[in-house]
Amino acid sequence: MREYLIYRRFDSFVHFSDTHARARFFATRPDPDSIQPQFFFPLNWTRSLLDRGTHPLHSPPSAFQPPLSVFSSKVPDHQVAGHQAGQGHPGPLIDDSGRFYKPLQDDYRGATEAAFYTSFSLNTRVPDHIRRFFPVFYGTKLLEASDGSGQRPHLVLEDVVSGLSHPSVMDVKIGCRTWYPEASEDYIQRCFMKDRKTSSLFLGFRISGLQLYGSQESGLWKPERKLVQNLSADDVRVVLKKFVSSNSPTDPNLNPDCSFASSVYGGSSGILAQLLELKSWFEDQTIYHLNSCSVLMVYEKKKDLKGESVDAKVKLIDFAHVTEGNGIIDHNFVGGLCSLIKFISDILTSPDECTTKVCLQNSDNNNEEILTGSNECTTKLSL
Ligand SMILES: O=P(O)(O)O[C@@H]1[C@@H](OP(=O)(O)O)[C@H](OP(=O)(O)O)[C@H](O)[C@H](OP(=O)(O)O)[C@H]1OP(=O)(O)O
Ligand SMILES: Nc1ncnc2c1ncn2[C@@H]1O[C@H](COP(=O)(O)OP(=O)(O)O)[C@@H](O)[C@H]1O
Repeated sequence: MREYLIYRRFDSFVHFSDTHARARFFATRPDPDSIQPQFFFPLNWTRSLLDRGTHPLHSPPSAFQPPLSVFSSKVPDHQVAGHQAGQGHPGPLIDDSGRFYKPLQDDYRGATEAAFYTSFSLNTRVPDHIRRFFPVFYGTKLLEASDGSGQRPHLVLEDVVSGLSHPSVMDVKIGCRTWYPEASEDYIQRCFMKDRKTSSLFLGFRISGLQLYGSQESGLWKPERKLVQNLSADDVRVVLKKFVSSNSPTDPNLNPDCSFASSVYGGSSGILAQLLELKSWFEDQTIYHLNSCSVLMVYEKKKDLKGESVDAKVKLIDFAHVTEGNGIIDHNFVGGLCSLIKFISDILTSPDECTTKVCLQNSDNNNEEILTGSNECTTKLSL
């Protein structure tokens, strides 16, 4: 009988036999058709073991090989950051039932993220009011990769954008430091350069990517990612305002009017309230350190235009670099979260504050656009 670690609760390892692991797994997730229980982890959740270079997900025990089944999926058009299909990487997929399939990377990153979701979904120390800020995890599944490179394990997650016809989405990478402590010198250098070049080092967060719905005529606006990531602190403020404005994000003569700020950022269930709730848990929790993880902010502007609730959501995503907290508060994450909170609460309290012009490119047509914040300030940035 084989033994597998399916999670480690940071104070003890928990082992299950094959039978018990399956039973336990299915008991917690009631969708056996889409779950492939083959990827429970041998005893290697900790990074030192993961770093040995073996990938447990690519050598599952034969008894666990999943059946091939007909599966209808597509590449999401709401993805705003991260690895995308067609750039030498397989990208995520979605289906019609509201699931998001994230391909597991070959190295420790795939193993770390799968181990994190497994640990987190079973960890009774995480309160439900915090759990709701994470996508629901449905296990892993072998799927044809979106880049045609063959079958590959994917995390099966809740698609947090599902059901929205014109979603506005922003991915904000949290932390002034985006590497994990045990990373190689090369990796740390690469992250440090990115943190310094972007707003991460200065603000404790950076915008990794976004799309926003303008209007019926202009449709969705998705600026070039690399340019969004290199914005200064002032530019970040403009983009956070544009995210909740009714006027066209691409018209250089319009100031962001922040007319959706109160319904999206404000209110008892708005984005600010959700971020504050997260902050109060992260000020205490010492189980996980969420290195390089993102806050995904999502809402449907069209609903507000129709007078319906916008249903603004905050979700944490991207756990490829999570490490154990070992009784220490995740100050890097808390600091970044506080900074984002400050920006958003400033927009709510003084939406008219002076802002700069931001010059960005639309990722679709590469046309340069000047995004004006305020007519009084005329700093034009050439990116
Ligand atoms: O390869 P790239 O240029 O897409 O860079 C990835 C970054 O995408 P970006 O281009 O900055 O939007 C990506 O950043 P986002 O998640 O998009 O913010 C990660 O930093 C990724 O590294 P890792 O998988 O977390 O170790 C980065 O991947 P690697 O540099 O590790 O391949
Ligand atoms: N559960 C999810 N539901 C909807 N969209 C998601 C989800 N997870 C990630 N995304 C989208 O995919 C992008 C990249 O995700 P991420 O986990 O950061 O990937 P990577 O590890 O490649 O950086 C995010 O910016 C977001 O647009």
